[in-house]
Amino acid sequence: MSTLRWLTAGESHGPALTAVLEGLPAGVEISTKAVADSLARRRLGHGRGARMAFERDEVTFLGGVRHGLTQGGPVSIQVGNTEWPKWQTVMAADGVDPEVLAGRARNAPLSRPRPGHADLAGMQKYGFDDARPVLERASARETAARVAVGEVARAFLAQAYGITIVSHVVSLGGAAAPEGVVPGPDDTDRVDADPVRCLDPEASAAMVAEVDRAHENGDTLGGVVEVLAYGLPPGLGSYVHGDRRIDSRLAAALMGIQAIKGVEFGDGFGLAKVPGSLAHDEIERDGDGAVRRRTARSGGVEGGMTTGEPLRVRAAMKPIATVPRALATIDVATGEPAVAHHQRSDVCAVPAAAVVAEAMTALVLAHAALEKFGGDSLAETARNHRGYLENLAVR
Ligand SMILES: Cc1cc2nc3c(=O)[nH]c(=O)nc-3n(C[C@H](O)[C@H](O)[C@H](O)COP(=O)(O)O)c2cc1C
Ligand SMILES: C=C(O[C@@H]1CC(C(=O)O)=C[C@@H](OP(=O)(O)O)[C@H]1O)C(=O)O
Repeated sequence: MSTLRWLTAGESHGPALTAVLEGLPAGVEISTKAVADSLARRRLGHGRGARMAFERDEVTFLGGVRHGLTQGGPVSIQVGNTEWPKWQTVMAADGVDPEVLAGRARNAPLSRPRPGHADLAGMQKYGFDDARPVLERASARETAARVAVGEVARAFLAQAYGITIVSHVVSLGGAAAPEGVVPGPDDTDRVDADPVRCLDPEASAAMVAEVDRAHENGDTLGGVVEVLAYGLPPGLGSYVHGDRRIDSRLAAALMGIQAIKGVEFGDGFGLAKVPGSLAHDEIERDGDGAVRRRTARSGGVEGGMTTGEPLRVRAAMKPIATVPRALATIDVATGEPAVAHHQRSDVCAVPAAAVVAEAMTALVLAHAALEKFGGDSLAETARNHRGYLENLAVR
């Protein structure tokens, strides 16, 4: 069984993030520009903080790609942090003279952990009396590395199997897009052109107003994003074990994004409220004899497998934890009540989280597709996929 695996390393204010993606066939077309463009999409969105305005996400392939094609070996990507020069003493890998460090305001211990961030539990777990080392790795800066390798997985899915992944924002704070407004496979540019990545102009304006209001009030917001994948074959994932189900794998990947608190497939929680006669997607043959569904309630997953219909999965993001109107905490240096530390921060990162959710979906689907179709070259896995679909058509 083929395995696709990936890891990231790096801190928010370190020299760079790196990611390694291993198990991809040879022959996938990918470029520095394609990865840089996907990272630029992640920086978008009304409500992002000051850093996103100047962060450049400098992309360098360190391995696995030659003359625009993957070679079959691990793909290694570096995403540089623009701010490194300001942090190179405080975040140095090697020891620094304590006197030099003492003179750096950036090195002052962060002893007032933010409720809702990793600060307190991270300090307790790893034995720090400073939140700095926790927040450096807990920060969603790390999602830049995931989007980088996610872009390689996305290119693979498109080139090998014609699978397209899109996302959009369905709600932000109290503002929601109308039900049924769903981007098609070619709508990414249209979604990206909107300041909150919402396709409905009225809902978008309401979302922008919510972000502005939260900003004025010294507050932050969350929301719900939706990812769709088009062109999937039936049978990715499996019913045979819980951990092989495509829905459990996608849910874990999406819940693994910082601040995601809920995942829902298709009509999800809504299905719990309706009778079975209104909950499932009846099966029929279309005019060409192809098997299809009358509705899309399942989100394209049944029995832990893709059905061949579009995948539709939502993820709920809690509001940003660095609330300018600082929340109550304790100062761990004194044990006394205090207000949480606050630095520049996003007011809302829901549009960016949608782009990260696309990347995680691409990685999981690429893994599941390679399990199903195998192959060490793009041509080989594409051939296996074609053979499977041809056989299905006969049946
Ligand atoms: C794209 C993105 C950007 C984020 N930006 C911030 C931010 O600027 N400030 C902040 O406090 N949290 C931000 N977060 C959320 C924190 O990373 C998150 O609250 C923290 O990891 C704790 O969430 P958890 O309890 O789900 O792990 C962001 C999350 C994402 C996905
Ligand atoms: C840097 C990114 O997001 C960061 C995520 C983040 C957090 O706590 O998660 C905190 C902020 O970082 P900083 O404290 O450096 O401003 C965000 O800017 C990014 O997405 O590239």
